[in-house]
Amino acid sequence: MRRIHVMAAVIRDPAGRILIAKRPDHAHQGGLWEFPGGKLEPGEQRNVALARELREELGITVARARPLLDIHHDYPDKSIRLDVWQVDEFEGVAHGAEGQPIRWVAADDLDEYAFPEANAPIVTAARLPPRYLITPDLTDRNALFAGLQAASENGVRLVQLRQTHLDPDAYRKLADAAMEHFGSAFTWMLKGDHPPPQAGAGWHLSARQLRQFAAAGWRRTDNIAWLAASCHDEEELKLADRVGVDFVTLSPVLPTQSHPGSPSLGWERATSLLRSTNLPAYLLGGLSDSNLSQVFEAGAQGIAAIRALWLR
Ligand SMILES: Nc1nc2c([nH]c(=O)n2[C@@H]2O[C@H](COP(=O)(O)OP(=O)(O)OP(=O)(O)O)[C@@H](O)[C@H]2O)c(=O)[nH]1
Ligand SMILES: [Mg+2]
Repeated sequence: MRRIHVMAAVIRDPAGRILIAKRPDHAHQGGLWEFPGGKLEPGEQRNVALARELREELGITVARARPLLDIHHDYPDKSIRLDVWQVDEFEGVAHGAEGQPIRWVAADDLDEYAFPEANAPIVTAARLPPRYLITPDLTDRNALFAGLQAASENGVRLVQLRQTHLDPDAYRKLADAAMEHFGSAFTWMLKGDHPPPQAGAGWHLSARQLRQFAAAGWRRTDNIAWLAASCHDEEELKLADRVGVDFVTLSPVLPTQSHPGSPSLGWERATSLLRSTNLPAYLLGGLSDSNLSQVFEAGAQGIAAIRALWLR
């Protein structure tokens, strides 16, 4: 089956709400909510097609947009590439120019709406920020909290509390204290052999855990707020999908100070691995904010980093 290239937009208003529209009952996947967009025409540039569709369907003019997520999905009757872009600025007032109902929805409320099957990772990507901070090992709690404070002021919203020097009990106490101290400033991803006991916390699996859990036939359960896994190759990306993670890190893209001398993927391999998965993925390894536009172009959610996102 020929794969149809579809442009779709996660459009944000200044309050951070996202625009969804209802597909007509008679259309493919009719009656479900969608992210506005439509098919790329032959020879058309992706950004041009996106702008055209949003002008036709909503009467708005795109002012700033960038790739968010690239999905390849096979419906029984149709194969699509859903090329999802985030629109951060636009001109005009959005309205259902084709008579379709539209709604502005808080990102965290998107899961209350019924979308086509291909859209599940888009709802996740829309809720995730472009930067994922992994904490350096620090024995001094004040230094750790000061660094987290600085990261928060710098706009970091997603944090993996990685403190490899702590035993499970000390780690749990530190996580409790950090979550209490920073409240909802961060979404927390915690490490460990079991789902975190802290309400609302996510769980970040190592590649070794991912392989073990997948081999045991384990699948994520609803009581885990966010599930992520560290991946390094195509096989691990497949296992991550199989256990039901929300997102992954893919590493190492470039050589890093924390793993000197170990082989890195390079941009080309990283880009082709990203193409093989529908999961939102943070590229990790030697990357900083200055790489963000290249990272989006490669099809990733953003960057994960220790050093580059730690300001002290
Ligand atoms: N626009 C859009 N299409 C989606 C989404 N999710 C999803 O599976 N699709 C599928 O992608 C394909 C593109 O749909 P479309 O109907 O918007 O294309 P279009 O605007 O060019 O419409 P037309 O050909 O009817 O004029 C459809 O098969 C649709 O089911 C989504 O969130 N937004
Ligand atoms: Mg459309």
